[in-house]
Amino acid sequence: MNLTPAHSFATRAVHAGRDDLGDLGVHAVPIDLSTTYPAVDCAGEAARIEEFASGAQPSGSPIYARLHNPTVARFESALAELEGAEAAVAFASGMAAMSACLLATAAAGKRHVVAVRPLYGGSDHLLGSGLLGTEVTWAEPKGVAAEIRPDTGLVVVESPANPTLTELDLAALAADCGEVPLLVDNTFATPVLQRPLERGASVVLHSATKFLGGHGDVLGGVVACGEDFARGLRQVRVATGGVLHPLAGYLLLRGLATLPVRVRAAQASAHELALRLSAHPKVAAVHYPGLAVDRPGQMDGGGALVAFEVDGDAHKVVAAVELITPAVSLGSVDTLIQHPASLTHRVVQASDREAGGIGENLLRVSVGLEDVDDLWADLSRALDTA
Ligand code: MET
Repeated sequence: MNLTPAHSFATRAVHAGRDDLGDLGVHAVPIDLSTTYPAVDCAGEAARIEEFASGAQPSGSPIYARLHNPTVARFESALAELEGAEAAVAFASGMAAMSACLLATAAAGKRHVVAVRPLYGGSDHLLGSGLLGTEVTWAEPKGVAAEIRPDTGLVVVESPANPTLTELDLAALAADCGEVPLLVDNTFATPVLQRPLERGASVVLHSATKFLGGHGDVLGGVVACGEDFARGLRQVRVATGGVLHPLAGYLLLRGLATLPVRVRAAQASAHELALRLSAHPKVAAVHYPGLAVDRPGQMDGGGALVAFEVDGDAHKVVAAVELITPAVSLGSVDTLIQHPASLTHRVVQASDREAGGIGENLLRVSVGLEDVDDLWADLSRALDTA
């Protein structure tokens, strides 16, 4: 069945990446676990291996699993469809995806990156450490344009931001970036709630480990972008080998089918929990985009994460939950709680954490699919005992 733009998002989420299954005579997506493929026509393969190395996607045999995998390619085409992108390139993790974006940009001669905090702690660390040979200038959202230089290759933002859930006006940022590509980490919103390319961004990054997979059992990353940028990413992927495993590709494609249902159900519970937290005496502040009065407004709802500041010892709240799982990560079917200053943002310098609103009292909850009253019973009891 061929999808058209007339099909709704939910329909495309179910059917994307599967248009040839009827012709193949199968119902579930085949998983190709081959690491190598027969290469009888050596001269022909020599030309094709050069194409793969340049970041192209020649048809025919993948030759070797580091160059191409058909199961992963299905996930890539489905995610590109949902983000409204020309292409998508998948990686072994979200950080491998971020690394490829930086390496591809630097390889094109642009080593300077402008970035807006907060970002996920791992992204902050990768940029701040200069580990990949890039140089970062941290900017306020309204100060991005002033920091762009001739050697700036990328502007990096995350909205809603990890872990404070700060929302950014992506259209205004994209305008300020001019010719420089704006990369938006869309992990928290997912294409269900926000499609940054429609707002003028050029590159969308996901930790696919989170909502796209949705069940806490698959690690991956993916970048949706134009074909030119995708070529650079594939070139890096072929050279460095940070490929997504085909079984992960299968699970991520399966996850996309239920993404709209999962995200909207979790969002409804997150909104309710944010309201109840706001009225709890042990809660000093709630950070939830759906409760903010003055929002840039591109996300459809408040999302499935809630951050809040405890009036007391945040560590004791984490230790007291029973139904909710104390763990990093997000976007799973079960609800997770974690202390960003200790875990997800530990690799950010303490002074930068504090300046970014990632204090000792801040907790982040990723709301899952449990009954909201059961979640509130657990969370409010943990707050009461802390
Ligand atoms: C090692 S910390 C990692 C995980 C994930 N990116 C999160 O924000 O929870």
